[in-house]
Amino acid sequence: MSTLYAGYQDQIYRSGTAGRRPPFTTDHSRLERAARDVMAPQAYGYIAGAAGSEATMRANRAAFDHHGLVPRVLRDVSERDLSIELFGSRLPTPLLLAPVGALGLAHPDGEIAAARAAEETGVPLVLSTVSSHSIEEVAAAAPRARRWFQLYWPNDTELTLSLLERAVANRYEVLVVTLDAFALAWRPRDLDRGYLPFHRLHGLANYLTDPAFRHLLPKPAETDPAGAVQRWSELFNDASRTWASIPFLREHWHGPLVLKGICHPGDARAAVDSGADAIVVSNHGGRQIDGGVAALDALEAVVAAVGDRTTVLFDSGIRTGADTVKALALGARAVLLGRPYVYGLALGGTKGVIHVLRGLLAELDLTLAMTGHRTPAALDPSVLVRT
Ligand SMILES: Cc1cc2nc3c(=O)[nH]c(=O)nc-3n(C[C@H](O)[C@H](O)[C@H](O)COP(=O)(O)O)c2cc1C
Ligand SMILES: O=C(O)C(=O)c1ccccc1
Repeated sequence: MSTLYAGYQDQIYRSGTAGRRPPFTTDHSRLERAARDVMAPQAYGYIAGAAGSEATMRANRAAFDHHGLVPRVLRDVSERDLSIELFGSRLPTPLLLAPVGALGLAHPDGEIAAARAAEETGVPLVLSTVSSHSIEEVAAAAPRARRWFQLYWPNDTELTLSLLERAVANRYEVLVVTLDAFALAWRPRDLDRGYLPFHRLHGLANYLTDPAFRHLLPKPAETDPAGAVQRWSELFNDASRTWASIPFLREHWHGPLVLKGICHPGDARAAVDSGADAIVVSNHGGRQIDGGVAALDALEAVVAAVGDRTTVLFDSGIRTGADTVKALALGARAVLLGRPYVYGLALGGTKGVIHVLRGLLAELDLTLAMTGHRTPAALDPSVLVRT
């Protein structure tokens, strides 16, 4: 078996024979522990932590364990193609880098390092609104990376339009509007440290460089950083919005529009009716509601409701290639990788992210083959047994 993606395995074994180990661990739980050991405790707590007792985050993982993949044999899977069709173009793999705020907490190069890994692998980066490096800096550092922009929709029209203009001007192809974080959740790991990165000016690059935001400040951010943080927290989001608000974005964004953070079939129907081109089934990695439904379980209900009317993407709990196969089999077109790439970033910058992506894609390629498939599109729920 030799396709591009499974080739990473072969490369690791060949290097091993020559006396070299892989640059970082290939196991996701060891990766998390290794990252913890190199990160500041408050940064690790913010990234690894979740809402409340963190039951939702655990449920996300448990749901993958409750779905078993059934191996198939003798089906000629010698030639495989991981590419998928999305919004009329092809992506090399069914994987994206999820929007994660303040990547500067994990590595000084933050989103720039992640974008360079995106450039190297062809895996699109979804840049968070609350990034450590600005829309422009990321585009300039990785001009050939496929870039999407994630919007936390501010409660100010000028600022919203300015962010959208900047995303267009810097060739971000797709807009992902995150709907499930209109309130900051109860997160004990951060609360116990009194630590929110944004209050320490991490993750505000897009605001501090934005003319509309600066116009809304009583004093320049340089002389009054606390005032800038205060204004940011007032403008950050708007809990009064409804489905009737979405057409505004549809009107002002001319590319594909994706709504992220949907778990209820009724919300999925509303998203399709509002004009979205795709949705992301996600519970924000368990960071918003405690005691919540596992995202993978929500995926099944959402696909049943709207799978024939829209494109469904998925995140929350993806750690391995096998997890990815399960989500694709349940109807996701592609998955967004969250915490694991941030751990790779913490350990080795661009190289660390590339390692995590190549490892996951190699295992995805192998799992696809061993379940008897040559392409992601060939997967369906019959590959799974609920255990
Ligand atoms: C540290 C951290 C910051 C995040 N920041 C954002 C963000 O700025 N915008 C957003 O839409 N989602 C954000 N998310 C959620 C991710 O996009 C994604 O939904 C989540 O990480 C998936 O869960 P997983 O990492 O456990 O797989 C963040 C997640 C983490 C872990
Ligand atoms: O931490 C998060 O998950 C997140 O997306 C966020 C972003 C800005 C403010 C608060 C939370």
